[in-house]
Amino acid sequence: MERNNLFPVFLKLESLDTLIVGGGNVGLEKLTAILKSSPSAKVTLVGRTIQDAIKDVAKAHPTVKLYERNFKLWDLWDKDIVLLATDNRSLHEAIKKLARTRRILTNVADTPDLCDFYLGSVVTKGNLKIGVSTNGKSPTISKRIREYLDEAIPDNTNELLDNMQKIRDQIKGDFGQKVKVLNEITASWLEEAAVVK
Ligand SMILES: C[C@@]1(CC(=O)O)c2cc3[nH]c(cc4nc(cc5[nH]c(cc(n2)[C@H]1CCC(=O)O)[C@@](C)(CC(=O)O)[C@@H]5CCC(=O)O)C(CC(=O)O)=C4CCC(=O)O)c(CCC(=O)O)c3CC(=O)O
Ligand SMILES: NC(=O)C1=CN([C@@H]2O[C@H](COP(=O)(O)OP(=O)(O)OC[C@H]3O[C@@H](n4cnc5c(N)ncnc54)[C@H](O)[C@@H]3O)[C@@H](O)[C@H]2O)C=CC1
Repeated sequence: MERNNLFPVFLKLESLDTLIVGGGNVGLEKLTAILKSSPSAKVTLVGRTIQDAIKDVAKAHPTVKLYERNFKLWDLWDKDIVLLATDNRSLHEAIKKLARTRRILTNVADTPDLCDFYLGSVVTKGNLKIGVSTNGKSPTISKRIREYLDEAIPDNTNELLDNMQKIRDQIKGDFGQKVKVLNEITASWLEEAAVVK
């Protein structure tokens, strides 16, 4: 069977610098996806033209900076992550090459072959976050799996996490003992969650 070899990570976008190039529909989609998970993400968006909807989003998020002009080489200089969302494929190819030489991770809209990483569908219940990827096979199925998990996971899951954190902080003993206790008290969690549902 084919498998998904992507390595998932959860980025702290408040302390990284993200660049989006393109101020149209796709630029808005990428910006919205980022802010939904990370409302204080530091994002710079550069677009020759920038949609009003993007300007409205920026007004509500002080960490988002907009520059209504063409992309310039130096836009890359202080960035960690780049998302390309213009309607110009050759521009995307050129920026991707430049970003690569600077080791900046890049997502290129509509061009999985040029992407260093993909966005995923995201389920959030308080501190719990689940990222979904189909390896680019079907974003629509990612969305459906998000909807399914969103329904299936109880809304009070964050209380469980809070309780576990308290217990985790209180348990004394060596690391091995701590792991044993935490495993024991959560052993029946799956069955209980199924009953509650
Ligand atoms: C590879 C990837 C790269 C990346 O964008 O990072 C990619 C690529 C492409 N998307 C396309 C189309 C659509 N994308 C969506 C939706 C989402 N796309 C997202 C991620 C990804 N999309 C990455 C792989 C994710 C994975 O591994 O599963 C989600 C999960 C996250 C997000 O974008 O925030 C978000 C759902 C969020 C949610 O609701 O949970 C819908 C459905 C809809 O909008 O309802 C459609 C239309 C229906 C369809 O095509 O399925 C096209 C064709 C464009 C064309 O036809 O021209 C390409 C290019 C290609 O495949 O060649
Ligand atoms: N809108 C959608 O949902 C979908 C879009 N696509 C494709 O994705 C691409 C982008 O789509 P949209 O965002 O809808 O297009 P759009 O035309 O709304 O936006 C393109 C943006 O790129 C900017 N731009 C162009 N050259 C630039 C440069 N040199 N520097 C800075 N900004 C520059 C434009 O000013 C504009 O803000 C297109 O190729 C489209 O065919 C594909 C599938 C769905």
